[in-house]
Amino acid sequence: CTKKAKMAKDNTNGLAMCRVLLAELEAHQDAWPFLTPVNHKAVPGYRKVIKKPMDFSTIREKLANNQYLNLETFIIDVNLVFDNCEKFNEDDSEIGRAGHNMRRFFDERWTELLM
Ligand SMILES: Cc1ncccc1N[C@@H](C)c1cnc2ccsc2c1
Repeated sequence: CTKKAKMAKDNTNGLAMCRVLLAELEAHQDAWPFLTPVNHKAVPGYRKVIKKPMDFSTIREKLANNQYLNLETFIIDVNLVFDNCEKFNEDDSEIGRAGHNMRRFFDERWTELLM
């Protein structure tokens, strides 16, 4: 197949993996803080501190609207969820611990799928 066709196939496979990975993230027992956008009216200071909010429902929406070019651009948004969590939440807190658990789970899963 041509290089372009191979690229297209890789992106198709990459996007299939995004769907698998996102479904597993959403189903994880520690996903609860990340399922919907943080309501900055309920969380004082969030809008000021976190410049690029991201959550699993927004990622789901972007995936449905074909806004991820490939697995890499998807992984950037997932990592944004966890980086925002680390920035705003103490490591020794309910949400902070959930963020660390979810990042560990995600890192293990996508490397398994790619290796
Ligand atoms: C991921 C995250 N980071 C910082 C703050 C919140 C959250 N999660 C939201 C869902 C959340 C989680 N818990 C509560 C409790 C009262 S409002 C609210 C909103």
